[in-house]
Amino acid sequence: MPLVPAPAPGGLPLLGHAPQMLRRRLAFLESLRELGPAATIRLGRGTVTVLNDHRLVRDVLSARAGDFGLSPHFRVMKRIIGNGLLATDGSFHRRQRKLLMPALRQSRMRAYAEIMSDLAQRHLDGLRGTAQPVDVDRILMALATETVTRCLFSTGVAQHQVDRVAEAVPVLMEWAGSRGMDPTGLLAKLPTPLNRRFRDGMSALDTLVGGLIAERCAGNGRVRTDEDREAGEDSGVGEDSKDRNDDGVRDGRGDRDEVGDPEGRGVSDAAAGVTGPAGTEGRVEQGDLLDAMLRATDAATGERMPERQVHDEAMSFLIASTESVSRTLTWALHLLARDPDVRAKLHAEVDAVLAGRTARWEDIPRLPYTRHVLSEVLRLYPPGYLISRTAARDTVVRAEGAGELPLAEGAMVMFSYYALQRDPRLFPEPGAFRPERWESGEAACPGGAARQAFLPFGLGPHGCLGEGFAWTEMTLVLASLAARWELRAVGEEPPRAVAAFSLSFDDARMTAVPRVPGPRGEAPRCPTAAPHP
Ligand code: HEM
Repeated sequence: MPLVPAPAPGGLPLLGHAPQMLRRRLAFLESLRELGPAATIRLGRGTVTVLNDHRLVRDVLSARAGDFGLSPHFRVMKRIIGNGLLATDGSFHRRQRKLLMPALRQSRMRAYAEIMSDLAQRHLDGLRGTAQPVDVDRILMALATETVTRCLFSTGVAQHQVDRVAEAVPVLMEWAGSRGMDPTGLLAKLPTPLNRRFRDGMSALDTLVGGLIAERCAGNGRVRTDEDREAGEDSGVGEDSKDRNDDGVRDGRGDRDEVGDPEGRGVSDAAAGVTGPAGTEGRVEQGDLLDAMLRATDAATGERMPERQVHDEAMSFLIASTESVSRTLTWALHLLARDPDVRAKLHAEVDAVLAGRTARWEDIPRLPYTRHVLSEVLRLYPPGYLISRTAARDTVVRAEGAGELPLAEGAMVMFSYYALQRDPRLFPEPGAFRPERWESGEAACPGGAARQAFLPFGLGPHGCLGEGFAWTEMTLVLASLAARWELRAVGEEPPRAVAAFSLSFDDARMTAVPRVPGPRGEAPRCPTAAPHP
């Protein structure tokens, strides 16, 4: 049955629905659900089809993924991550993704988990003595940034370098959030304070990441190609504008979709599992993400990633893994602070398993409720709440029960995981924080419609590559936090959701109260019975 998208009401001449998208984006996206499985909105002169039905979204992301390319919104990302995974498409993207997958496969997760637990312990110790309200998101962002930096570069990275990454990443995210929503592209070119901070942050990060990669390559005897040498020289310059054109794409690198393997052939086994002192080339291996990337070999061609590409992928990981994780955890703390029943259940679980200590890799299977809490947070506040794609050719998006939606080449589609995951037809009391829905009922059933509509990590060829990493990190941090600290809300009202690059909030301040371990290793308890707001 053909599906005719309903035009959204309230568009202004010239601007269309841009004011709604700028001022009350989340409520507006939710309101479009009332218009049926698909609706159209106008943004300036362009029309965008918004998909409100998860079955159509799944079709775009998986079965028909080949008919779509990334949307123009991703162009700003190119300024930051060049040709990194998040900003590429087609056969080049497929090849890169295959090369990168071993770096994040489950068998490597135990080693990353050790780093995660050690850092969680150190950063959460920083909550001691903070009787005054603290910005928990700042603390969790610093933790997430140091975690991915040390998983990427392990021991090779000094604390002052970690600090530099932690300073730069939030600026780049702020810049991408603001400039990504500017349809004219003009804002990025003006001499504004944010653009200046962006340029400085970009330059510092480019130099640091380039330097660490070049150092590692030199240290492990990697034979450098001409392209590597060129990239190494670039990275030392520290002027991001120098090697990128106006679109933010590095000059002289052409259409990367032509490079690589259209069939997406395999990655050699050598790319998997990296540890041990010395490889066949006399290299000293660190067993970190960087080593895995440098070792990844295309089985068909025997080629490895050029150093510049390794740089771009490292930038992709830094950008993709920081705000997403820290914001999910911050939302979790705010939701927990306002729900004594859920908090008590979480405390009971972590007290039984951890008895006040930091969570480790082995504990994860014994923390199912912690995972349900995180699932529910990701349902309510998915960090990547808005995704778009552009039709690369004429196509028909279809799903049983939703209809067939013809789209012409160049048409832009958009969908919001925030709106999809709050659909009352799939999630009863959609605004309520109920981790129990993941224990039994519709959301707990893998084949059920609610589970199918739960897509915080996306799906298909561009689905999140770091999902396992993110679950491991978030479970370890939330359980460790809950075992030792109780975070209390400062104000009466919960934070207001702010639709930035990822789903943010207006005020993340909380106070931290230590939970005191009882005698003889008894489970910790709260020292005071103060009522929670
Ligand atoms: C709560 C945490 C996270 C969430 C909710 C999340 C969500 C997502 C989503 C929705 C996408 C797909 C975007 C699209 O369809 O256009 C994505 C892509 C990606 N994510 Fe994550 N992510 C998280 C954490 C991480 C972490 C920790 C890493 C790395 C260690 C990571 C690495 C990536 C990469 C490399 C991609 C691009 C994949 C591709 O285009 O092939 N993410 N993520």
